[in-house]
Amino acid sequence: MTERIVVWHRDDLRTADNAALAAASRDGTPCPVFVADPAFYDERGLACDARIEFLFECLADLREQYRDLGSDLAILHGHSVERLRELLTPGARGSATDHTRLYVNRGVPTADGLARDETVLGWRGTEAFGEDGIVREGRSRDGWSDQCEAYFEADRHPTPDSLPTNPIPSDCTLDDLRAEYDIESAKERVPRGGRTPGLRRLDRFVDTIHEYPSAVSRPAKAEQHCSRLSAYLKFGALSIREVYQRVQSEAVDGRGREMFTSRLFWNRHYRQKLADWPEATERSINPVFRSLHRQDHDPDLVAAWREGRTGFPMVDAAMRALVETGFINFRMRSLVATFYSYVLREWWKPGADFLYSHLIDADPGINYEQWQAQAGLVGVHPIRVYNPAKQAREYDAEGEFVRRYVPELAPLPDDHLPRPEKTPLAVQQESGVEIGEDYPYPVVDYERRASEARELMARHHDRAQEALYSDAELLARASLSRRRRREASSDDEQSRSDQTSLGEF
Ligand SMILES: Cc1cc2nc3c(=O)[nH]c(=O)nc-3n(C[C@H](O)[C@H](O)[C@H](O)COP(=O)(O)OP(=O)(O)OC[C@H]3O[C@@H](n4cnc5c(N)ncnc54)[C@H](O)[C@@H]3O)c2cc1C
Repeated sequence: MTERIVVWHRDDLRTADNAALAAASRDGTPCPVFVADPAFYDERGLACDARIEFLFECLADLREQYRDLGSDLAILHGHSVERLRELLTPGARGSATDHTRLYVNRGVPTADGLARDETVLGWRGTEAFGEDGIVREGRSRDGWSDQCEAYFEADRHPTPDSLPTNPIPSDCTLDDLRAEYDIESAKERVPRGGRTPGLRRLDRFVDTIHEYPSAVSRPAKAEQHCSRLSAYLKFGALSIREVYQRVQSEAVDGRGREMFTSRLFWNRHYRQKLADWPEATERSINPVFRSLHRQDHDPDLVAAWREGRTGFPMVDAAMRALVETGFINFRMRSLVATFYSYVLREWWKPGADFLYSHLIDADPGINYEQWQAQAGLVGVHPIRVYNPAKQAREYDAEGEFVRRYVPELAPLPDDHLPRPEKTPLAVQQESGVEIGEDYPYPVVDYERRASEARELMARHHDRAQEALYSDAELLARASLSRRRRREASSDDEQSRSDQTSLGEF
């Protein structure tokens, strides 16, 4: 009998292009497991019910993938380290004495996850696979983009044709977990999780990629015409390499393909940053900004931001869309992050946590590193305080997004949607919208606060640079794994300015 190898799935919820599974089926009998660890479901996980439901759908789909191959996915409940130790300990509860090895794809854990992984990876018999475009060896990141590109271009891992049965039984069902943690998604229009819906979405996107450049920045269009693959990539229902290869080989050559490909590199870039410094979810990258606005907390302003009643329609629409659907596009994420940090003058961390908790695609590397970049906490990015009225005029000129999520403003003429507080009384009466009654006046003076924020950040600039350039490790943490320029499209506004300038204000 061949050796039984536990394959521990985490955020690699697929049988295709899966390094750990491919190796286990080469070396022995793969015994796939997923451990539902309470840390993900309680407050530590910062996961909304809709994201948990998306995960469950991915698990149900993965189970079907295994059943089609003749095996099954065992779902276990409990602390990951304990449950895995039991499986590998002869005679322990639930173990079959002949599980001697464990194969796992490394992923990019947060600091907490890293402690867990270090325990498991330290066991004799654990083998970890890190083939995902993330560089884990050495400290230099020179040539990073070439290594990432080599991963994207390399052959995918083979999917096994068939598998023996899995001797490890599940000890809970997804319904048990729903009941145990009281999971009830309240969000609307959340895409269905799993590889099958992910592949359908990829098929559709490949056919419509020409529409991507005009949709990516427009929040109302992005919901439909961006790829919306982020959550599938986050949970690994699709491998980023298969997405890259499908798009390179099947999508029409042009600006849409170039822009999209850049973003797949950005995905790796931000995950790389977290792999290099897992503390980035907790602390500002540049120590000069560690306490910025920590004492300035105003609970009323934060409540207005969270609930979408700041009096800035584009911010409010974005926050309500986030809470209602678990998705907003890149530009709206940047808008709400810079508004929170620069304009409301709040300490970044609770804001980034709030975004993280509501996003279906919440990825610790991308979310926290992006927030830090947007809020100027790294010390290398230009300061960009997104102007909500300008965003509305340029990216929602007909008010589709604002009217969808802030319906109390719907009757106002388009011209007044960016700054409803300036609507003449006669127009308010005619449209039946009373500002101050039906919709709030702005909670702060944007122009004054934006200009004060720029002054504040300018005052910190020299110290921030000094901190970076006097500490090689810090500089490495803040520096950017740039992609070669030839890849960037000349009119892709985000690629053009490379990663040092993510977004216009
Ligand atoms: C403050 C902030 C927080 C963010 N948090 C997350 C997060 O938790 N998870 C997440 O996946 N993305 C995050 N992003 C990046 C980006 O907004 C989303 O990836 C994108 O909106 C997802 O939609 P899509 O799949 O249709 O993307 P598309 O535009 O179709 O892009 C394709 C893929 O490229 C990657 N990508 C796109 N834009 C970026 C970017 N700016 N940085 C890194 N990767 C990118 C994603 O994997 C995405 O699925 C964040 C951005 C900001 C400013």
